[in-house]
Amino acid sequence: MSTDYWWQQALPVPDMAFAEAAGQRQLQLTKPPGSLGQLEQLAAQLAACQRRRDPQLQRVRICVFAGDHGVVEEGVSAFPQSVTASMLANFAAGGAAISVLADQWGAELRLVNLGLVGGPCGLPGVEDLQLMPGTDNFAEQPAMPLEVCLAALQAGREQAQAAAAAGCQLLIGGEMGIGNTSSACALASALLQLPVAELVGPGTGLQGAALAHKAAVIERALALHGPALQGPLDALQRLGGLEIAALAGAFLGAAEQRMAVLVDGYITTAAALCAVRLNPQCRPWLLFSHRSAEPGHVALLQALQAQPLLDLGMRLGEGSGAAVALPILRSACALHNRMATFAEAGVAGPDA
Ligand SMILES: Cc1cc2ncn([C@H]3O[C@H](COP(=O)(O)O)[C@@H](O)[C@H]3O)c2cc1C
Ligand SMILES: O=C(O)c1cccnc1
Repeated sequence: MSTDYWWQQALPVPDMAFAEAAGQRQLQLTKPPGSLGQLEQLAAQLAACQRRRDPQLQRVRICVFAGDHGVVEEGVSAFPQSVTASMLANFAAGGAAISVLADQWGAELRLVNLGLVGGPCGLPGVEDLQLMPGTDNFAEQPAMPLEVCLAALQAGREQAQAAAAAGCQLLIGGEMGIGNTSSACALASALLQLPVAELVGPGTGLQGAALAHKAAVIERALALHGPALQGPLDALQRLGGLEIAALAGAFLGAAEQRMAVLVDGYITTAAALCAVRLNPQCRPWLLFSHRSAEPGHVALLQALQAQPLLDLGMRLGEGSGAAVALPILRSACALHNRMATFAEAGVAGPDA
């Protein structure tokens, strides 16, 4: 018996007539045609998503989803599990990279606890959903029950709905969860059918034998779940994280709300792949900010045919790479909307 899930409905399509018109306008602006490079296509893509001639990015919301990972008991991270909860407090207090960047660029920061081992965080400014006390160890059993996976997807969707209702023009998804590069790697390996060895990376800083151990744990998990991995929902439930499922739900929810998304690094791109596999129609709503130094990110970006804007060697997560790329998108919009045309400025256009 098949169940209908909310993300299986037809999703809106960006209005390409606006992209076409934006391309025409770019040809009239006082610059050689094409000289703003990718900024021209970015403005056109945002115009198509927003269905307006002058795409706007004044209101940008960054939703950071946090969750603990049971697989941490296998020794797959260079940092202790307690860092998930204490970083969430740091986000709320304003001291984390994403807090600084959100403040710097005037983006709204929303923090959501999907499930910490220590229970609800009780912090002001954090939505304390606490769906379960962190995932179970996916090297031993499914990461989460199906109902919890569905609740996490729905929680992400509701964040996108709230952002759209508030008039936000762009959604950035971030994550915090010690151990989540292992989950991202397992998802990438399962969904792309690529060997773990090609995708696994240091995360917070594992090297040498510790990194080889991390790869072995992920391989053991894939061998355990292999026969049951029939599709992206199985993969999310068995190998994913609470925050990764919420991100996938947020990306699908953003498409549902006609809101563009700026995807961050390795973990959020793994979530984006899950979202695209759950409904490929969400793909046109996704923009990609940067290439993470985590080695497996390249394969994920290739699979999504994504061309990230930046390559700064960043490997932090939290939404930080997307926040750093935000001013590029804003520059694209400002130039598109405010430059003079050849006619307006009395500048001679290109020779016919
Ligand atoms: C202090 C600190 C702040 C972070 N902010 C994001 N991450 C990043 O590192 C974690 C994933 O790496 P792994 O799989 O190796 O645990 C995630 O929480 C991710 O967001 C952080 C990690 C640390 C230690
Ligand atoms: O690229 C990322 O998102 C990333 C990489 C390493 C650790 N945490 C996040």
